[in-house]
Amino acid sequence: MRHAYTVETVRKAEHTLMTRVPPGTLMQRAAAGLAAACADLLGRTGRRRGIYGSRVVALVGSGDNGGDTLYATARLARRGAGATAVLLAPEKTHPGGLAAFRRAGGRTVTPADAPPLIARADLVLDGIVGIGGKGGLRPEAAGLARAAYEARVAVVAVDLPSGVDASTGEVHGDAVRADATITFGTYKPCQLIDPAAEHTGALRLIDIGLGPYLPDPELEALQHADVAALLPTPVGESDKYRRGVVGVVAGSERYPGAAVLAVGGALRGGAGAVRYVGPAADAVIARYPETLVSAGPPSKAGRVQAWVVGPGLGDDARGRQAVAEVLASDVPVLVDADGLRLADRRAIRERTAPTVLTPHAGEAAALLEAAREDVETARLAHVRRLAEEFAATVLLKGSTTLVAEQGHPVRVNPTGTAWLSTAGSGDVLSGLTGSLLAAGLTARDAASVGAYLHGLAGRYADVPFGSHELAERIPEVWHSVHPEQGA
Ligand SMILES: NC(=O)C1=CN([C@@H]2O[C@H](COP(=O)(O)OP(=O)(O)OC[C@H]3O[C@@H](n4cnc5c(N)ncnc54)[C@H](O)[C@@H]3O)[C@@H](O)[C@H]2O)[C@@H](O)CC1
Ligand SMILES: [K+]
Repeated sequence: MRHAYTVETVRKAEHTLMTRVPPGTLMQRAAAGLAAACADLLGRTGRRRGIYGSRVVALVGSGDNGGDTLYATARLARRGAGATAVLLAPEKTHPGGLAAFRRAGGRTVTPADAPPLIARADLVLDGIVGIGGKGGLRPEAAGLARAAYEARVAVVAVDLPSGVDASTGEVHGDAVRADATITFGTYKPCQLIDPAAEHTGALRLIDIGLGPYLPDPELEALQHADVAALLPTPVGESDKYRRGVVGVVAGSERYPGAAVLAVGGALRGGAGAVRYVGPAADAVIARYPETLVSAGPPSKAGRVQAWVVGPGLGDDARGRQAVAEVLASDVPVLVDADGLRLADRRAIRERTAPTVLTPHAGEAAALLEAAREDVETARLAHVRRLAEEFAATVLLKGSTTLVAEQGHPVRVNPTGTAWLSTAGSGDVLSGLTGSLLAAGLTARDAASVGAYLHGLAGRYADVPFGSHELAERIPEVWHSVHPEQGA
């Protein structure tokens, strides 16, 4: 599991740790880790394949982030790198870092003299601001960041790409685009949540001893091992009801395909059987003959351990009635797509069994009466608000998928690809997640495991793919996560 913390929490933990170690220890730990990571990178990608004779340019701001950067660049200079520091706030530069840098033979230049040096560099270190940054880059720093980007020089962000909002993942103004980010002590939300995460590049954590002083995480990201431990596994005594039956209420005369895609996802999610309810039974059976079908209504369809309702349902009275019936049941329910529009807000809030809502940004905006753009730029705040207002588990789809439930850290999905933004992809996700719910995972686990597998399926599929291929990739993905199972 990867954990991330907001600036406020990081500062508190650092404060406690600092009282227990000699002054300057943390900065030296950070600088040593940063220098080692840069050395690695220069060895692998630098034009000279090593530190000796390489050209390193450090962009240095006024705070401790600049201090880390100067100490690390001094270490590289001592190992033979030609080191230049661009001082963005010369009077406020970290004095100890600057002295160490000079002792190591580094030279300093003004921002005006920097662009040609940046263009010829093997590596640029972004030490403009770290967790103390407020707002986007100032124009001078933005110009230097742009020069590095345009010259395609490798950029390593120190702690985080300068200009992004560390605690929320929002980006207000210009920000550095890094090829790699070396962060200290713990991950920060900006490294995991778009739009800031897009600026982060490859991410590496340097342990500075903060772990014991950090509380429960504010944000977390499942990794393979976490997902493997959550995947449902049939045992000797299993039958279809013990493995879970998932009911899928989806599709309409107009959109039969949504039913097929949702059922396809559901069949691959580990439940023992899939019950389809709705007018697209012929299309579903033609593709997946193992499906148990009925025309409806859901309340007469037979026993299920979880419902999925909404994909391609359309807008009519029959759809609305189906959503109401499903919400009135006492099993976990996942509401997606048209279901989100048809559902009665109070009916969702008053449910006692778990409810999972899976909106994309547009649907989330409609549910919150907000603008879509606001949801996209402040995903964390909006997913939390949805979870609170609807008293539900909310999976907000998009460039980074988030799963929020009150009283728990928000989960951010680390898998996925922009190719998943294709018609029908969400239908597969809702079937898959509903199946995991029926198999007995908690709402939060089902949503985060569903998003994880779906994201990996998108990465495994040959691009460009159609959404029906995602379900077919799940066994392979399952196997990669849990090598004793799947494929
Ligand atoms: N606090 C600690 O215990 C440790 C801190 N470390 C480093 O220290 C950093 C935090 O240092 P600071 O608290 O000094 O803060 P920063 O170095 O992140 O930046 C604060 C300074 O930048 C200025 N600033 C803010 N926004 C700006 C903007 N948009 N453009 C230009 N200047 C801006 C502020 O006026 C302030 O002078 C961490 O990110 C990390 O790199 C590490 O050395 C590890 C230990
Ligand atoms: K930085």
